Amino acid sequence: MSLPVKPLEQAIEVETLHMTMRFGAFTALDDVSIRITPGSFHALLGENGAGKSTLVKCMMGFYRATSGEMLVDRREALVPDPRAAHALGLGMVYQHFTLVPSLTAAENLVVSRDDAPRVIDWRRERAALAEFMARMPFSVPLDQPVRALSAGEKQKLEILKQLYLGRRFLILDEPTSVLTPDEADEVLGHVKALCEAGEITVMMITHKFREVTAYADAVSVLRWGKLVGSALVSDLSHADMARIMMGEAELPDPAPRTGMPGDAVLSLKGARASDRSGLKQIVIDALEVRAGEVVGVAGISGNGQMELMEVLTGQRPLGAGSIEVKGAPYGASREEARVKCVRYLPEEPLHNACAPRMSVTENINFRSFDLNGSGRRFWLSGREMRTRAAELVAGFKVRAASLDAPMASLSGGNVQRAVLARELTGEVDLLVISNPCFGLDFTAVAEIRARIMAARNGGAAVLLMSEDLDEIMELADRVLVMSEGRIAYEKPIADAQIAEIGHHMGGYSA
Ligand SMILES: Nc1ncnc2c1ncn2[C@@H]1O[C@H](COP(=O)(O)OP(=O)(O)OP(=O)(O)O)[C@@H](O)[C@H]1O
Repeated sequence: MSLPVKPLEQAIEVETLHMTMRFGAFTALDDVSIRITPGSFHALLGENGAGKSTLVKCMMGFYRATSGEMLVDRREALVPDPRAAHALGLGMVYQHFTLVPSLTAAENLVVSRDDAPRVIDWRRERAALAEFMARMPFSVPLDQPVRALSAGEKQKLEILKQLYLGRRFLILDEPTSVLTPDEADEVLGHVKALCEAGEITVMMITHKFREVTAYADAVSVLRWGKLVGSALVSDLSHADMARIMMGEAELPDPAPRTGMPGDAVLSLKGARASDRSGLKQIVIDALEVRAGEVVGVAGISGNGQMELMEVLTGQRPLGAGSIEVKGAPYGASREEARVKCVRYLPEEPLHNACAPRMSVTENINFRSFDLNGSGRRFWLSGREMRTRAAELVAGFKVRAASLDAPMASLSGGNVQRAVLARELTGEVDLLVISNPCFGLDFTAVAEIRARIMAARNGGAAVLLMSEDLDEIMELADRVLVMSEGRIAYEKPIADAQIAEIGHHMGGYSA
């Protein structure tokens, strides 16, 4: 039986009781009981694969929990599907946007309603929207196509959409991943104010301790599918949170930067390519990455980084100009990448660097299943592939139900680890990587950054595209900013200022 939706301005309480989710013999969620009181801002922490997404998918009716139940305002709530969760007032906001880019904000709101009429009376809807917006503590431009909004405005619109749909318990799944720090603070500040006003209750999945301390009241921590701690945020330091998440495990020390850059490994000259819309050009007059050097490319996503990555991986043709690797023209075929020891980690690795339905073993062996060490072709046996996969899975701490599990069943962070295990193993002369730590927990971030630094110290040339300025400041020898398809700024890291980089990222180079 579904409960009636609460009227506006009333946050709801949600509680899970002994929630357990098994996938075959694997227990992803083990007897988890968490109460999120009305109007509170609850953070959910846990390492990659700890079970955070599984928990919220059970709460939202995407999965049917193997056992356990959920209470909404202390009454048993059945959620056989997401519609039932919505009817109870539960909604979800993701790290990636779910809005239709070509529609305006107003159109997005109206069409998202289950009861949206086939013929919309825009005069009536507009009046109702104006009344709704007047009651909201923040607004977004309603009449522009969503594609013209900044990432921060889009995320505010996602939250407004949930409120407009009458949702009073919001699950935020890493909601600030694609926002700048300022945008993240603005969005979370509004969310907190709504909680304090008693309008919504929030559960936020995050890997950022700073956000937990700044915005959440309470925190729950999952490890290996179990709830290992729930506490008030005011009682915990960042070190306490890390300890609860990791148990006894130790963080690796940051790898020191050693050695000086050598000869150019990658060089782009006069490169021109069309962007995804086909309307604008990517223009890179000169870009060089030398052996033993990390060149960081900062920029807000959508400013040509993805196209640059596609040019370097051979997925986007050059209209003019040249790419050279180790002094010879480079066309980025699989064979050339192998011979020249070029490795990639593209954006969204599950779709761009994996076969999602194939197993972890197969995906980890993609590069090497038909080669031996000397480059001659021969086929690795099934057993050799498994042994190799098992070693890499252990070395990079990939958490999967088994080596035979399809890649798509891994948590986001574990897909990232598995692809990095494949790409960072063996001889690497040029590494082209995009947001390598996106969605990774802090232990994995430390490990992966140490591995990137080790590859650099070992003589690899690294082109690091990242939206995380801290990452660039930590790893890069030189920083560039891409803005509107061009390199708008370039400095050795020692002379670079975060504020100045941020300024150029925003496109204010004049
Ligand atoms: N459909 C599925 N089939 C098999 N195993 C699954 C499935 N969904 C999740 N798992 C496994 O359950 C575990 C928990 O995954 P989950 O996505 O909940 O982790 P998470 O805490 O959200 O991690 P991340 O921070 O990386 O997003 C993982 O080991 C994952 O491989």
